Amino acid sequence: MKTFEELFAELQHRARTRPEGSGTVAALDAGVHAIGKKVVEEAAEVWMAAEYQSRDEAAEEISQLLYHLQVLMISLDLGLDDVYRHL
Ligand SMILES: N=c1c2ncn([C@@H]3O[C@H](COP(=O)(O)OP(=O)(O)OP(=O)(O)O)[C@@H](O)[C@H]3O)c2ncn1[C@@H]1O[C@H](COP(=O)(O)O)[C@@H](O)[C@H]1O
Repeated sequence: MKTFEELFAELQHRARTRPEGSGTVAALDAGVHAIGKKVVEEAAEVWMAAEYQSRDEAAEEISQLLYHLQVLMISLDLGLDDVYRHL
């Protein structure tokens, strides 16, 4: 189990070191358009899970949406504080 901040730090490290086989590196290489499509797809899956599936399935879809949002942030060179200051 990891926190939002720990996952973000891990993804930033992946982006810097570009390990072989990393899905994050592949997503970053695919670019903002492809990452944005994943964000929308995962958001729709969150909505469907929230309406029609279990709480646990909804939680899993939410975790995937958070992951793809973090990948998008990294692709835009946004840090956590850039987002947190709007909360
Ligand atoms: N938390 C996640 C995470 N959540 C979601 N995903 C990706 O998002 C996809 C969402 O799953 P879906 O069920 O929607 O699958 P899908 O539509 O069949 O997915 P694809 O066809 O797009 O692969 C997964 O297949 C993963 O590619 C994640 N990929 C990685 N992480 C974590 O990110 C870190 C770095 O991962 P790597 O860069 O792959 O090493 C590790 O700690 C991972 O656990």
